[in-house]
Amino acid sequence: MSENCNQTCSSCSDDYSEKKEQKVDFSEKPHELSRIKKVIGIVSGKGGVGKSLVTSMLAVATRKRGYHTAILDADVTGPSIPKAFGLNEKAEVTDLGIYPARSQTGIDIMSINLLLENDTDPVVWRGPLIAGTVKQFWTDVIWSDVDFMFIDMPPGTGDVPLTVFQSIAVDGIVIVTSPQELVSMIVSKAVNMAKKMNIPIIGLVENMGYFKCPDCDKEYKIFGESHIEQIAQKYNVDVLAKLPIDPKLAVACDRGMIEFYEGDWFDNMVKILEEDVEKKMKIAVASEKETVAQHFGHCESFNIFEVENNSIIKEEAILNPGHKPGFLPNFLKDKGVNVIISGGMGSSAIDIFNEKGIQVITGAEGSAKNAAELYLQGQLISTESVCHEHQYHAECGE
Ligand SMILES: Nc1ncnc2c1ncn2[C@@H]1O[C@H](COP(=O)(O)OP(=O)(O)OP(=O)(O)O)[C@@H](O)[C@H]1O
Repeated sequence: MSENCNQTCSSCSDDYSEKKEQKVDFSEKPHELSRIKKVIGIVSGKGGVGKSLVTSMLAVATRKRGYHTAILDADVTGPSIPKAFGLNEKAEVTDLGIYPARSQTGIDIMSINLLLENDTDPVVWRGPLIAGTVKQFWTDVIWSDVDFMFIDMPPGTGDVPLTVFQSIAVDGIVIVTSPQELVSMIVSKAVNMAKKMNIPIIGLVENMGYFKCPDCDKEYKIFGESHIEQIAQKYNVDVLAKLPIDPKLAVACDRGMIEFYEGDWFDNMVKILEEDVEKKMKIAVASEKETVAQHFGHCESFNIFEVENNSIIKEEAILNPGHKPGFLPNFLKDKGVNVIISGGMGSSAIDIFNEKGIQVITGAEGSAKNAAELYLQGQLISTESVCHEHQYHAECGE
């Protein structure tokens, strides 16, 4: 070592064996208001194998287990997530940051299509601009209280997915393949990329492996025999799910109804993902004698349900402290509430809850506890009902 050594190896021209390998940290911090517990990247060797479909279905399957889930659509040149969820409104851009759009069952979604004026405009950008956009989806979007974020990665194992993996702290990847691909080569590339980036591989999903005849139940291997098990063995990874070709799936995507498609292929996989995510939340129901109140600000009390691992472990009723402008959303936020359920609610209260990252479900009725349980089962869909009645407008809207 030179006697003039100042330990700055990167700018030193001397060639010493002790010279330290420089590790450059490209990782970006999420927005300061974001809270994200687990990030899963969905990758594929090439486009069109069903990566976006698998991303969507994973978000839906985890949402059905009561988690707050999100999708970051990093497939900037071929964004198909908003269409699969039937999202028409744009993401809200504020001085604080960008708020993702929310699907009908409460999945937060960010995609380039939610920012473009016309979602049929082609995105003909080069790699660095694409990677920069994805980074902004991580750094500038406010992802509130997300248990699972699924990233629909750009297809392939090239420069763009690599930059995305360097910038975003991904906890694991899922590799999607279909039998007609050069599966072994593609899986080996994805495995090598994950190893280089030091990201655990959660496993493989085989899509379009077979078609089941609806008349005779016989299975046809449209794209030839599957070799997924041998490949999984070779690379020492698990096969997490095998999806058939199902025309109903394609129709559900085309009609924006993917979150209402019934399929259980991902149930086991969700259990694997759940293992180290501690799931605690609080649901508040605006109520009138244990029944969902129809006017949020005017309700008698809030039934607060504390949830752990999708089960209610504690409940209490708090009297409504009164309705001053903007007071109740702050009051419930201070109580640690993540979800508010009501019959109706004024638009300004909805906006404040949304800004605070609290999910609003309106249009509920019947027993307050039943509403909370339906929410946990993923069966309580918000009607987005807004109070306009003159009598209650002030109370519900403030
Ligand atoms: N198992 C399936 N059964 C029926 N249709 C499917 C299935 N998987 C995918 N599809 C359909 O195939 C098309 C391509 O799927 P998808 O967009 O998920 O692929 P992708 O790998 O994300 O493609 P890209 O990388 O180009 O975005 C979609 O129209 C989707 O609805």
